[in-house]
Amino acid sequence: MENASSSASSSKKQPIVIITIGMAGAGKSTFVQRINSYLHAQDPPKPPYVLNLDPAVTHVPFETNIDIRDTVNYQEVMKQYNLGPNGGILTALNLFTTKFDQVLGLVEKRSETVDYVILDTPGQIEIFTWSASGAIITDAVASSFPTVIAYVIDTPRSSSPATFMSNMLYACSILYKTKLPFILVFNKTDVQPHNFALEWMQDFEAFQAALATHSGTRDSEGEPTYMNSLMNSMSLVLDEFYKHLKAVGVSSMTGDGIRDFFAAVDASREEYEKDYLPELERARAARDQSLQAVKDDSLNRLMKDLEVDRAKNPDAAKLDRWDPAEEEEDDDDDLDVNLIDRSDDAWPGNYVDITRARRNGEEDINWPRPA
Ligand SMILES: Nc1nc2c(ncn2[C@@H]2O[C@H](COP(=O)(O)OP(=O)(O)OP(=O)(O)O)[C@@H](O)[C@H]2O)c(=O)[nH]1
Repeated sequence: MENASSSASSSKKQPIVIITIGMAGAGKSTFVQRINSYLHAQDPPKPPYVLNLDPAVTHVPFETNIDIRDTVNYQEVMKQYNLGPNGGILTALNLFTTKFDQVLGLVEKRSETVDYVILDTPGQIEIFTWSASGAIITDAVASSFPTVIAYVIDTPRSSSPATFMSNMLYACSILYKTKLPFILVFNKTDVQPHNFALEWMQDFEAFQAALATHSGTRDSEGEPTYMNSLMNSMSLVLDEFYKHLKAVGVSSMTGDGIRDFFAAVDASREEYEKDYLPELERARAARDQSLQAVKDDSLNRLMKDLEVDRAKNPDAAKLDRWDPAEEEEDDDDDLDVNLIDRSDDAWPGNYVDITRARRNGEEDINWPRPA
């Protein structure tokens, strides 16, 4: 991933990567389909590069360039490792992550021609947000390209203060974990406009007033319940968090608000370059420095040990020579996990908005046991 990672700081044209995350049913896939078709409908069209990272999805309502299901058969993984659905999804994602440097290579090749790269993540949000693979993929992408998180929220289901609060706390945890530019996407505004959410975010007294009038927030003696007090305090904490976010309301069904979403994405590119990139470069330089120090130290110790060894066994030292012929041997022990870039299938510009059936062609793959 070295090549790709060093490119984030270079001045050549780079697409911005949109990582879509959201609770199951929030409308991620419909949202990705909508932003995909919005970009196709631009004049001139701006087809994005689309990656599906959900191995268990039965169909995706958009054409993908790279689909994890082409690489890993999640049902086969479940069978071979005797796993349940969540373990199967996680293991499939782990296997795919081992090849993610190749994915980045493919995206890099498209840098000049593509403006947006879209990642659709597994429906079980925690599989991506709290797994090592999710973190590796996010870090690898973010250190290679300007990246933004689009956190898709089911607005009608967040209209009670308690569900709104828990959704915001989850968003907060992802923001602090990734530290990436973050857009709250209030989806399904055709069913419920998101004004209440904006009001609650801008004015915590409005949130507290809503909380006070909501049923179940007072006990039998009319005193605020523990949950009520907790949410009251949390709303003050979250006030700081809201300052770091952009919030847009969209309807993935009607297309309403998608233009605002892209305005927020474009603004996030600046934020990435101003805030995230310098921090990333600082962290990278510090890591390289400490790695180099460790390497130098180990090398010094090794050389000292060798000198002592050679002094003790001069005959053995004569045999201990590097043989360049050994270099010729193929030491490629990579897993047999192949990526398919579907960019040349019905692409570019030939956008087909269809529901694709699941592919099941990899039944014979013999998956190695994960470490
Ligand atoms: N009314 C309305 N319904 C929507 C909208 N976006 C998505 N939906 C519906 O919400 C449901 C869930 O949408 P999906 O796109 O499958 O949600 P998802 O987050 O990808 O779901 P998972 O695959 O479980 O992760 C579907 O029935 C969609 O038709 C919207 O903007 N308005």
